[in-house]
Amino acid sequence: MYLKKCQDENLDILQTTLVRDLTHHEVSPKTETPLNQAEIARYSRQLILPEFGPRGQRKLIAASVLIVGCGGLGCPSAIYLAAAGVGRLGLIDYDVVELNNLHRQILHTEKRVGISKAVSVASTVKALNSHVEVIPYEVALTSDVALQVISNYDLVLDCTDNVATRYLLNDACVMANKTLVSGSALRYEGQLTVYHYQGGPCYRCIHPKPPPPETVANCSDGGVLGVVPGLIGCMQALEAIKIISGLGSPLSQKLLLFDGLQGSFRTVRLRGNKDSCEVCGETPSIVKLIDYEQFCGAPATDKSRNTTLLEKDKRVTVEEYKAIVDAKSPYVLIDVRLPVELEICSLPNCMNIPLTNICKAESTAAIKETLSSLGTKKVYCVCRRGNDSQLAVQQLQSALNHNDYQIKDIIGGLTAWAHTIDSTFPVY
Ligand SMILES: Nc1ncnc2c1ncn2[C@@H]1O[C@H](COP(=O)(O)OP(=O)(O)OP(=O)(O)O)[C@@H](O)[C@H]1O
Ligand SMILES: [Zn+2]
Repeated sequence: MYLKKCQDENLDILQTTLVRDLTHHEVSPKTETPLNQAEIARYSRQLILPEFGPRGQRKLIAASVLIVGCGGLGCPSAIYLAAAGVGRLGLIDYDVVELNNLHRQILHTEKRVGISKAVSVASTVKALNSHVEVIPYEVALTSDVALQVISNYDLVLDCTDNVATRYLLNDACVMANKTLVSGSALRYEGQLTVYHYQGGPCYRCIHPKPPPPETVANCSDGGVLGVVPGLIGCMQALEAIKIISGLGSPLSQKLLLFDGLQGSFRTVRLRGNKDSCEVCGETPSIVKLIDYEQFCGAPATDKSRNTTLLEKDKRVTVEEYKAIVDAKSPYVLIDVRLPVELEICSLPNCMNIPLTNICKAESTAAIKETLSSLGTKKVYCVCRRGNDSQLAVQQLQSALNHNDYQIKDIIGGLTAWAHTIDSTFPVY
């Protein structure tokens, strides 16, 4: 597959090359080859570290690392591994760069919005260290291809953002006997650990069952301060370098917890490898990759999806809501987002009652009072994308406990309003 055309001159390095197919495999064991003059000059500051030295550098140059996910964790991991001189880097991501990625996915650029993330990271990495062989894969890692891809690399970094891919990567790494360096970051906090390292536990040993999908938060809904995945991604690169070069003690059977607000790092001990683990135990029941979306009850993406909970007559489209606004007849608009989100943008004349408070006595009392002062029984609920507003309608129907009220949600929320009615309205 040829790369997409892009105005960015940095991508020229890759414009003429092919994005390799999934079976690409080149093994060049260079651990015994002495470092050349250029390598000695380039890596001199780490070569003089007694524990690392030329031996560690030769191991890095001979090694291959697969980075799955070229986002907030994948960017810092990739650039530090390339800078340190890892011989071959595989970069997998099916997604394209978006403007809202740039606060943390720092290897992409404004000009590359809309371009493959894997290609973008490959380009930046290659510009820093042209000696590193860089292989971008513009695909999703799925059960069909995971073992094939992973088998071409010595070590794997999980820089993704969803539970289904975490289980897939774990199982594939156990089956292919590869160590997995796993990172995660959300809001102001991050976590880091190493799975399946020299008999240590795998992800399933610690988490045999996936969490209920509704309990899993993501950056798109929960937010993340960019520097937090930056730190965790750098530390994934550090773990990778330690494992490859035999330095120090990797975070196997240990979980590092970073609290950005406190500025604190803590390491907790994890349980060891579990004999009864379904994938790495003594008699594994999972011997080939399964359907991980089905297993987790959630898609292998953290992109929010719209669900339909309400009957059609309990909903209005943004066009219908616009007509209601223009008609100037009384109604109450309740914005059920968090107050901080209303600071970003909001529709005029709304009451802000976050979804978590919607059933509280003071909330329902305030709604009833406003309805009666306006002389109306019409309530519209709105949120960012149209999921929470439906939950709000359901909860208000029973909390207000009054058949006379007409409570409806606005389909697609403020995002649909921005796309369909008011193109100047911010989307976040
Ligand atoms: N199975 C997979 N195969 C390939 N790439 C994946 C897979 N699962 C997730 N990813 C990629 O991992 C990256 C994770 O990046 P990050 O957590 O920073 O979030 P994002 O999806 O880019 O942004 P946001 O959550 O804000 O929309 C994403 O680029 C995503 O496309
Ligand atoms: Zn296990």
